[in-house]
Order: sequence, then C-alpha cells, then structure tokens
Amino acid sequence: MSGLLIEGLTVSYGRRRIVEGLDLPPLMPGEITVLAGPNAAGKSTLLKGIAGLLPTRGRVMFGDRDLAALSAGDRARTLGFMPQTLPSGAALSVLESVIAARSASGEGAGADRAAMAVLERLGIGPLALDPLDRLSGGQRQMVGLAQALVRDPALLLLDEPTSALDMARQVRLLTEVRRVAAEGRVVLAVLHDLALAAQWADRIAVLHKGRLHSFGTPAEVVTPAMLAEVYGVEARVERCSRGRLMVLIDGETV
Ligand SMILES: Nc1ncnc2c1ncn2[C@@H]1O[C@H](COP(=O)(O)OP(=O)(O)OP(=O)(O)O)[C@@H](O)[C@H]1O
Repeated sequence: MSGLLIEGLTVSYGRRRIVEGLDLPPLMPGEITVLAGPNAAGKSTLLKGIAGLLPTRGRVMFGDRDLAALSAGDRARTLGFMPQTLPSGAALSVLESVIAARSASGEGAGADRAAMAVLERLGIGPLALDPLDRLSGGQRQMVGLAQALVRDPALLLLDEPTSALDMARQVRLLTEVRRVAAEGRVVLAVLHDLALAAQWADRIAVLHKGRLHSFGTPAEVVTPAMLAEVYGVEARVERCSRGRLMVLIDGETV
C-alpha cells in the first residue's frame, strides 16, 4: 500500500478530543481527496494531527512508514502542509520564505533555484523580492502553496488553499494541485465550496463533529441528505449541461 492510511486516529488539544477514532479508506497517490465539513468539525485539527503538529493516538501510515515515528527532517521531506493562514514571516521576502521552507527538510543545495521555479510555476515569480508582510491575502495564500510544494513532498496537506483567491487564481491553484497529484502524490485538501470540491476532487470525506460522516466520489457524497444532516441546509443537488454538480441552497433546515 503506497497511500495514506488513517486508522483509529484521535487528535486532541490538551484533554479535549476534537477528532475521535477516525478511520479513513486509503488515500491513494494520484488522487485529490477533499476534506469537507462545517466550521469547527475538526478539519484543521485533523490535518495538523497528520502533519505531526498535534499529539495523536491511532495510526497514520504513509506507505510502510509510520508518520508519527519520522524524524522532523524525514517528515519535512515527506509531507508539505499549507496552513489556513501563512505564519508571519517576520522580515522575509517571498523568495527567502520559500527557500527557508525548502531548507527545513535539510535540502539546502539548489534551494534558491527550486524556490524560484515553484514561484514561476504558480505565476507569482514577480513577487519574489516583495516583503511577505506587504502581500494581499490571496498573494499570501499562493506563497503558502509555494512553501508546501518546494520540498517536492509525496503527501500534500492543504488547509482551505483557495479561501482568499479570486476565481481565476482558484483555477490556477487547483490546476497546479491536480498536476502535482497526477505525478503520483497524495493530496488531502480542505475546501468549503462543495461545487468546487465536486469539480476537482476524486473523493470527498465529510467530517462532522470530529467523526467521518461520509466518504466517496462527489456524486456519492454531495446529496441533499448529507447537506441537511451535516450543514442543516435544505438544498438541491443538480447537474449543469456539462455534467458538473451544482448545490442550490433553498434555506436553513429547522
Ligand atoms: N488551539 C486550540 N485549543 C483548543 N481548542 C481548539 C484549538 N484550535 C481549535 N480548537 C477547537 O477545535 C475544534 C475544531 O477546530 P478546527 O479548527 O479543527 O475546525 P475546522 O473544521 O477546521 O473549522 P473551520 O471550517 O471553521 O476552519 C473547535 O471547536 C475549536 O474551537
């Protein structure tokens, strides 16, 4: 098995368990899995647990390796984590911040070339020398993806990567994520927009109150019943002429 396997995973803040006893079907290389669910469902907590940023119980296997047992350097080489908000970069420029992200894995050689290449690929090469703290929200988000991609990780964890992006940049970012997945990486990305998720995801996992509510293809998962149970909305799910799923919200359920 070369994918990501999560079994009986519990992730806590102190004594407060947020994700409890979570089992997921294997997430396979080449596929994008979207993690969806309402606010406070535990999506970011789950990603942080997988990334080794919070204490966990249970098993998180990537191929034959236990992610929790990896050294910090091995973990940095294996996975790229894009947090919901880019941590403050103090006085760093965009390029320096991406070089620093690359160096976290101990791969110093060629870091500047690799960093510049990823910025160009994401269309943000012209921002390379700009200070991080003067970027717009959307620009910061693109830099966050660059930092996650620059180490060329086999596992990519993205927390709401498109939330600050305009429509064109959403497409640009997701096209890049699709390309990266197609090269044989495992991608797990939190998205709130279920229409966008339905368009880009191979599978959707819906988290509800820290537990898995449903998992499957977009057509299997995005249903009026799920939307009512998980989000408390009355909604229709329809297909446009090109076959894409659309979610039409009629109102809140009582
Ligand atoms: N540092 C923290 N300490 C204690 N509890 C926290 C901490 N961060 C988050 N939580 C709690 O964990 C729960 C899940 O939060 P989490 O951020 O994982 O949700 P989410 O599904 O990512 O939500 P959203 O869609 O709003 O980003 C919430 O009840 C939140 O209050």
